[in-house]
Amino acid sequence: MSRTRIKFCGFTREADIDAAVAAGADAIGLVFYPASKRCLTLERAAELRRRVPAFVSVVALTVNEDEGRLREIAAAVRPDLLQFHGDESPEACLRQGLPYLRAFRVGAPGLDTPDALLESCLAHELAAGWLFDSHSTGYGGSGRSFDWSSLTAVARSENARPLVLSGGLHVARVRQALAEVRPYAVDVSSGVESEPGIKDAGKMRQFAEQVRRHDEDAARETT
Ligand SMILES: O=C(O)c1ccccc1N[C@@H]1O[C@H](COP(=O)(O)O)[C@@H](O)[C@H]1O
Repeated sequence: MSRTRIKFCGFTREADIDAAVAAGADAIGLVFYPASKRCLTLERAAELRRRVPAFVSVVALTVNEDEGRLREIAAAVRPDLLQFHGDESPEACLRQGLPYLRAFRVGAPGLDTPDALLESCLAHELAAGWLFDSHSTGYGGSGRSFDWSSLTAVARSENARPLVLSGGLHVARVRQALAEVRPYAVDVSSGVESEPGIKDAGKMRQFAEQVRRHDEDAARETT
């Protein structure tokens, strides 16, 4: 059975990491974007990182950071993956020598037609995954969704990297999103929170249950 991977993003508390892992998270996202209410200092991020057990990935999310700051984050936190959520070039994403997710804000200028979106994605052929978020003021974590049909051409590309769906996902919607898009992974922040940076253990558990139900439905379809 193919398993949809789950990334929960924007942690600020150890107890929430424990709850995410218990719910079945594959990845824990730590935010380093100063304008975000979920932004961590290096010291706090290093503490939270230590809480993450083996075989669960740590993802460091940044927005248009300079090279020096990226080096500091990599050294302090030792993330398994970087998540570039700004306007970074493929060269800038590769410079740290770490596997990375490239986020695309669907509908943003230059990403507002299926062809333009696909072209931008293909420039990141070396990314470990292509992540799709909505276009909103600020760079992300807005809780807003987008028209998933915009991803049809990207998903069909023979050169597509693993597709990570994000943007306004929550318990009541995630199964429909999975049925329509069939991504490799989902990423959610606002939809499993009680307030920015404060995760809700029940919402994370229910979200993961919905993802597993989708996986079971998909497995039944193929037998
Ligand atoms: O989480 C943040 O604060 C954040 C800040 C800046 C860029 C991205 C951010 N989070 C990412 O945004 C998407 C969508 O989140 P949501 O579920 O709609 O709240 C997701 O990929 C987060 O990793």
